[in-house]
Order: sequence, then C-alpha cells, then structure tokens
Amino acid sequence: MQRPPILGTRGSPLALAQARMVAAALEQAHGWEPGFVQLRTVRTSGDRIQDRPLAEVGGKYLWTKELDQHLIAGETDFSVHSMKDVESVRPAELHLAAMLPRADVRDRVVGASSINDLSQGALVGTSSPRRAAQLLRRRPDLQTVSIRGNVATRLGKVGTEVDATLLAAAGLDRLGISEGCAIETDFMLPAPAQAAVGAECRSEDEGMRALLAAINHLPTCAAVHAERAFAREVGGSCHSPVAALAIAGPDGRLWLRAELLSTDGSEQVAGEVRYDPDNAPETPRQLARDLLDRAPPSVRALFA
Ligand SMILES: NCc1[nH]cc(CCC(=O)O)c1CC(=O)O
Repeated sequence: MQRPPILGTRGSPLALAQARMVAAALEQAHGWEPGFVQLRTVRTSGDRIQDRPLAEVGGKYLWTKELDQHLIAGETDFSVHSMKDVESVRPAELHLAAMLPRADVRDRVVGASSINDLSQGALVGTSSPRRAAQLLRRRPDLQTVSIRGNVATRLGKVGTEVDATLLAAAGLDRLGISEGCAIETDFMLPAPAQAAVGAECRSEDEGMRALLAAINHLPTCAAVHAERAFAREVGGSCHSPVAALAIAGPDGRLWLRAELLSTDGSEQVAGEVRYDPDNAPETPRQLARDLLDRAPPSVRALFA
C-alpha cells in the first residue's frame, strides 16, 4: 500500500469536521482503513486575525494562504476547503480535484423563527456583506453589526451582544447544531459555493488527482464551477454583496440564479438562466456581464 496522503486543513471545528468527511470518503473509495489519511492542521491568517472584518485586511485569500503554501511546498498532499471561502482565482500550481455532494445551501436565522419575525429595529450580527444587504433589503428597520469568530463563538453572542445572527445551514449541520430556522433561497440567495466542500491538490500530482477524482460529485462540481465563474466575472471584493446558486437537473442542465446588491440593500439587480454547461460554459460570465450592465450605480461601484 502507498504511504498515507497528508490532508491540510484549518483547525476550526467546522474545518476539521469537513476534513474528516473528505478523509472518510477517500478511505472508503480506495479501501483504506479508517484513519489512513493523515490530517495536518494549518493555522491561516484568517484564523489568526480575529479583531477586524477580514474584508478590511485582505479578503478570502487569507483563509487559504498558508494551506496553499504548505501544499505547493509538498508538505501536504491536498487541502480541504469550504469552497465559499476559496478565492475565485487560484494559483496555477493548484487544481480543484474533488467536491463532496453539496449540503443544505440555505442560510439559517438564529434568534428568531424567520426574518419577518425579528422585532422592529433588532440588532443582527453578521460580517457578511451579502447577508447584511439581503437582510436590510427585506427589513430596512434592522441594524447589523459585524461579528467574527467561529460558528460557536457567533452563536454565543445571540441573546447577549446581538438579537440574532445568520449562519450557513451546512456548517451548522456539519457541527451537529440544529439551532436556527432555514431561510428559503428565493428569500435569501446563498453565497457562491456555499455548502460545498472541495479538495485541492498540486496540478502536476497525477496520483493525487486520480485518488481525489474518485470522490468527486459531478453535479456539485458543475454547479460550484458555474457560481465561481460568475463570481470571478463580476469581480468585487469581500465588501461586495453577491449571491449565486446553481442547481443541476437530472439531465445535467444548470439553473443559475444570481444577485448583486448595494451595501444597504436598497438597490439590487438579479437574474437567472438555464443552460447546458457542456455546450454553453460561458453562460455564467454572460449572466455576470448582464447584471453589471443592468446594475444601478450604487451596486456597480462595488464590483469590477
Ligand atoms: N465564512 C465562514 C464559513 N465558510 C463556510 C461556512 C459554512 C459552510 C459552508 O458554506 O460550506 C462558514 C460559516 C457560515 O457562513 O455560517
């Protein structure tokens, strides 16, 4: 048997839960005993910087920077990421080789039974510009405040520092937390790549690519690639409120919905498209350009 592959992951409880899911899927697919894949935790800049919103410090790259460095240097064989936190442009040395089947894509509100149910003027903690803008669009009376920290930290602030918070259902579920009420996607469209866990290896590592290909879930892969292509084309930063969700039908066609908002949610542009990703792979980029063309100035200014 070959030597155990080394999996690089962040050390947060959610990152570790996701890393174990990928390790278990690989072990099962290749007939390795449970625990064969070695986990190596890597502290990223994103983990280190807890006092400021990441958007102010340098954005998503901070969640993968050190993982990328270890992987490129050959200290690990692959990295596992929340695809939502992975920059839409990746180093050429790295290859996204697998995605697990996507989990619940919705956000959940914790601290109220729905957005409409939040009391007048309630204070909602979120550091996501998308969630803040979508929330304010529906409920301009609400206040939002940036909160950071891992899922447990944020939950701990509900009822004390804030009245409510919004979190991804996928993350809560993976941590075994049943708290919160799901918000339907036509009310709050999720972030590009939300609820998808991906594995990335060195582009030239054919062996690792083949091992990971065995656990790649094609419908999730197609949907997440479409959302990431959309996100790349609209540009913007971590300050830019952007939502995108693609759903793969049984025939492989994708239904891609997307939304751009102004920071306070007062203005918005949205669109959707159904297409065959094999025949028209440029469609997400076209949708992005269409939304940018139609975007009001306050929205456009936040993007490319
Ligand atoms: N930005 C942090 C982050 N990255 C991925 C998830 C949730 C899991 C996922 O979307 O796959 C979370 C927490 C959250 O948004 O509630």
